[in-house]
Amino acid sequence: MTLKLQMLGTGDAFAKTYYNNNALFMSDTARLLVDCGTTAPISLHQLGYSFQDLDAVLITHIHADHVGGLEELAFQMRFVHQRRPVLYIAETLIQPLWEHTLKGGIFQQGIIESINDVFEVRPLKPGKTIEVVPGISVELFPTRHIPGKDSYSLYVNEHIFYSADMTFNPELLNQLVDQRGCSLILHECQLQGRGEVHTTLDELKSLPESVRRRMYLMHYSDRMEELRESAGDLPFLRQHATYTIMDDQLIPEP
Ligand SMILES: O=c1ccn([C@@H]2O[C@@H]3COP(=O)(O)O[C@H]3[C@H]2O)c(=O)[nH]1
Ligand SMILES: [Zn+2]
Ligand SMILES: [Zn+2]
Repeated sequence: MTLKLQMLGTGDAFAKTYYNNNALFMSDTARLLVDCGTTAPISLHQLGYSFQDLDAVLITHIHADHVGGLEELAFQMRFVHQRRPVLYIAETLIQPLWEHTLKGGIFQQGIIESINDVFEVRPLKPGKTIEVVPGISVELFPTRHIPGKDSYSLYVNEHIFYSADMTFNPELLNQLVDQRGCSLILHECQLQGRGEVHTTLDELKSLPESVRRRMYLMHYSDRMEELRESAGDLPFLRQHATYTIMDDQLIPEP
């Protein structure tokens, strides 16, 4: 089984050169979208995908760069493609996603009154590995981002750590590499300033070489090109490139 990755975007919340940090994981037979931000619809369109090409969507946390495209996804799937998309989400996020983000736009009395009217919701719990689509399994890890707001990073196919937006957690990264056989780390990265709600480049550079050499950077600012030398040997994921995932390496398609 081959696993591929194509980032719909690799930008931070305010990036304009780069779209929202949303990831398409592709097995031989299925596509999983991780996060569906405001720019996901235009990015999918530019890549030649329709919403109905997705087998499931998984949400890490509730910020617009991660959920802002869900209203269009819900409406297109209902009114154009006539089916409910599968939505994987931590059980603690279901009610806030509907009540605080989606209901204002999607609610229609007597027609769409609950999140279940537009999505086939599949709740996730941390600590349990689930095959979410054929060939792609996910385990949730609660990771700190904004005080009082839940956010969940992912462990994909029992060897890829995919960070949600999160503050620096070296213990988790070291533990995954040393004890869980983690071979690849796709990590959000704040290139400048203090990492109050994100992980800074300097923090990631402080990790041991055994962890650093498995790491690729994502969720970065529009200043990436001018700041890329400061990342040293840490590579940046490129939006829209398709990578084949080979154990601890990403092989870009020509
Ligand atoms: O306490 C806070 C809350 C938010 N923010 C900014 O708002 C953005 C929301 O999306 P994000 O999580 O990708 O990134 C966040 C930051 O850029 C912040 O700097 N400090
Ligand atoms: Zn974000
Ligand atoms: Zn966030």
